[in-house]
Amino acid sequence: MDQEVMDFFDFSKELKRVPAAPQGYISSDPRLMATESKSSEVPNREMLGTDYVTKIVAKEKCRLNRTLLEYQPEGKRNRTLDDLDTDDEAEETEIRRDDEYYKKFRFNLNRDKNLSIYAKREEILAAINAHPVIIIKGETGCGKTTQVPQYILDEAYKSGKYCNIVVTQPRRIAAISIANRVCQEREWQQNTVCSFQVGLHRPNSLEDTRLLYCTTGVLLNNLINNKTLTHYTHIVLDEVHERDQNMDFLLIVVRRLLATNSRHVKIILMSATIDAKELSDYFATTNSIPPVITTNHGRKHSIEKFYRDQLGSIIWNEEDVGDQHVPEINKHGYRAAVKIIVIIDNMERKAAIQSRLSYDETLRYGAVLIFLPGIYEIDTMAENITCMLENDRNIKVLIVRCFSLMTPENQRDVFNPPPPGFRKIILATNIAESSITVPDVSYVIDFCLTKVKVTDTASSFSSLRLTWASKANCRQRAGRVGRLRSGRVYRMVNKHFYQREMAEFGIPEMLRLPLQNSVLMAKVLNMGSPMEILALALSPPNLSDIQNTILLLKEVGALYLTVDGVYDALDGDLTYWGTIMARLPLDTRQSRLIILGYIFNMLEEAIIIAAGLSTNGLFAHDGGRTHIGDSFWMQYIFADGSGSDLVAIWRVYLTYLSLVEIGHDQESAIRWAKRFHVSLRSLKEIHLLVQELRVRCMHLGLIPFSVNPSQMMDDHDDDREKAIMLKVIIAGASTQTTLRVPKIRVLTQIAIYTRQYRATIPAAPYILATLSLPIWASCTLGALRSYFRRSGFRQKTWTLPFKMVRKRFLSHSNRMTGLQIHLSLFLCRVEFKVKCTRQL
Ligand SMILES: Nc1ncnc2c1ncn2[C@@H]1O[C@H](COP(=O)(O)OP(=O)(O)OP(=O)(O)O)[C@@H](O)[C@H]1O
Repeated sequence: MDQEVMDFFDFSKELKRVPAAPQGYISSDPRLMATESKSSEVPNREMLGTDYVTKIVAKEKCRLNRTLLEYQPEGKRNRTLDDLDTDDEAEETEIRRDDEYYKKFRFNLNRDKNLSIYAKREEILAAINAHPVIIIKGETGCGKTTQVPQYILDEAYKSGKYCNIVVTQPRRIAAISIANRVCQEREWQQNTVCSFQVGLHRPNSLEDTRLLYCTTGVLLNNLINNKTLTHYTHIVLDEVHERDQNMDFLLIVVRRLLATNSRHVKIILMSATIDAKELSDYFATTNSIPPVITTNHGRKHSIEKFYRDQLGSIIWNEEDVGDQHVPEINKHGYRAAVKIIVIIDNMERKAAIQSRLSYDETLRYGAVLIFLPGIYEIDTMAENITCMLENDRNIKVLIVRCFSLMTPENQRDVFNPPPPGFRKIILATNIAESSITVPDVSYVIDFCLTKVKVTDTASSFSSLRLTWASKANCRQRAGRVGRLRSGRVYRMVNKHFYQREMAEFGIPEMLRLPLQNSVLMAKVLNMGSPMEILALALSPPNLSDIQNTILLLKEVGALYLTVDGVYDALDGDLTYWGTIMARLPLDTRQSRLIILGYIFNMLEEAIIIAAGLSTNGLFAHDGGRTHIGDSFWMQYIFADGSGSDLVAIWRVYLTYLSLVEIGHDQESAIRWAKRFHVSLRSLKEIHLLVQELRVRCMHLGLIPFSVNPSQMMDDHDDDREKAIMLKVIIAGASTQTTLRVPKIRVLTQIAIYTRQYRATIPAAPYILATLSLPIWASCTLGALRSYFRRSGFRQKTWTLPFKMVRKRFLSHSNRMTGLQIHLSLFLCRVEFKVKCTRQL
């Protein structure tokens, strides 16, 4: 049997088919298929809302009530039968002393009394002592992140008690810079008492660490793997308003573990912009309502805010403004930002003369932080600044970029002072929005935009979309000034628009993105079915979304169809693939492509394609100037006869890489991109993601070959290599493939009509359907139908047997395991290849 399996994956050997009766999986031979379902109607899936939540939440509250009822702030409890599942470690933390440790390091107890949080120090410590969960809502810069953990640590030091605090930050740059700041303030050597851990960068040892700053994802992984909070005495969730899926899932895990084996761990939730009541209700029990401590005493340093309509005609002409409701930055917007920099500079020169300071001295604290939605906008802003100020001999600027896909080392450049005589201009995405203090920043220019991940309901692929930021985002951005001195904030929208039209808070990610990663995390957590876990979220998703996600995860092989051998529509056991998918920051189908890439020794190619699929609009349409057909034609050329848009992504990226390696300047890169209608912005994003994925794969034990781009291209000129690559693509990203088979050429036209090259996605299921092969991707049919509708295609052109296809999938899927799906899926590919080779 083993040898048969090996032969199956050996492409040099002929695949022998042994006709046999189907044994629970889909055979690729239509004659051997199990009988079709009798029902003539395709079952419609009901739209299910959040009714399922009530019962589960009530049960959880009971559990939390029962656990925390016996909670006593100090001293010991009487043990009851319920304590049998309590982790012994939890009991130990109460009495554990750490006297020897405290002798090793210097503990200076003088905290900064000027920070407004200091006035609340005693109240905070008392509340932590008395309650399992507390909430701190304090204005930006009041000292929450740097001071509160120190207050806790100092208190433990005074009593000699063991203390181990973890503080989460939504982003790496914040975790690193705050840990460094605390070390500097306390004169501790880095990575001793205080340390940080972000993504793939972690200190060698955390033995001496009692205050750890880490990203939300790091703590979440840690808790999911250990299934207890008791490694820590205090868990501080900072910037809890940032409702990405990691944060919402972390809240679920923390509450769940608090109610089971970790009742003595203290939870502290902090932010400047939270709905404190919502959080307080979330953690409330009959006995204890988490207290909310607010520190709104007025700022020590003022922040002046200006809006577009207050900036005057020197900066904005009425006719330049464009449609104010469209979230975009037009060329006048970029220019206006440069004009503001010039005005700031003139203003500071005058102030320097009046205060008899030198201009250079004012520059030391005159950095400008500009918030932009993405890398492309950052580059365009940089070009505008360079271009407009190049002939201005008075202003010299140092441009520093800061976005998430940069390495943490490069991100730290934002904290370096500029050379004498230069004004630092930081161009940042929202990664610089919360938590960080850049000491020399006195001005913020905020375009009030952000990029959010959204899902295309037709193709169910996620991409980033430009949209207005929420007011909470903008308040955080404004909070980057006024920390060490007064500051100014320029919002590039009209005041009325800001106040009346912009949303107070962003929509939590759990309600707008596919739940694949959350469901996978729930499976790894292994404390109930995904439905039971996700019902406990602050904003629970619809049951239909959970159900669809589980179906998709089964389809891609992340979950088995069964739980302990019994079929369950709302659950499935985790497969090995699922555990890998849970650890890659990608859509599960792209993760699958990477796994298959590894199996077939094409990891590098798979990584590039997966990164390309995660980025929107590689084959760019520059606002209508490019004829849509030209762009499509280029894509077709890059596909190099394969007919696959994913091969096109891969080849474009390699060409771009070879240009970068040759050392082409920006100008010629732009010319090249224009000529071939590709987006440089997307290529840059792909490039950074590729690097990140390589590192992650390496950590997962998936090691790519290191080859240079031209070598890779040469390798794939070999027809056999090409065919293998295509098969991996088809099997990996199944629904994302276009193949030039005569019957589906019409799909190519759809791609042009709908202006989306990914509109060609659903080709694979159609091919299989027309070849009378089984279909596994039932959920793509809706997407296909929707494309037909949107493209206005005349129905009579199509004879697509939707019902047959769907029925076939439904009638077989219940009886298949994940592995069987994959094997049958692969068999489809083999047969399919035989039929289509001539066209490839
Ligand atoms: N790197 C630094 N250099 C100089 N001062 C700093 C630095 N980091 C923090 N501070 C000072 O400490 C204060 C408190 O910073 P902290 O990050 O604790 O505030 P916060 O309340 O958490 O703010 P936010 O809500 O924006 O996260 C800042 O206002 C600033 O005065």
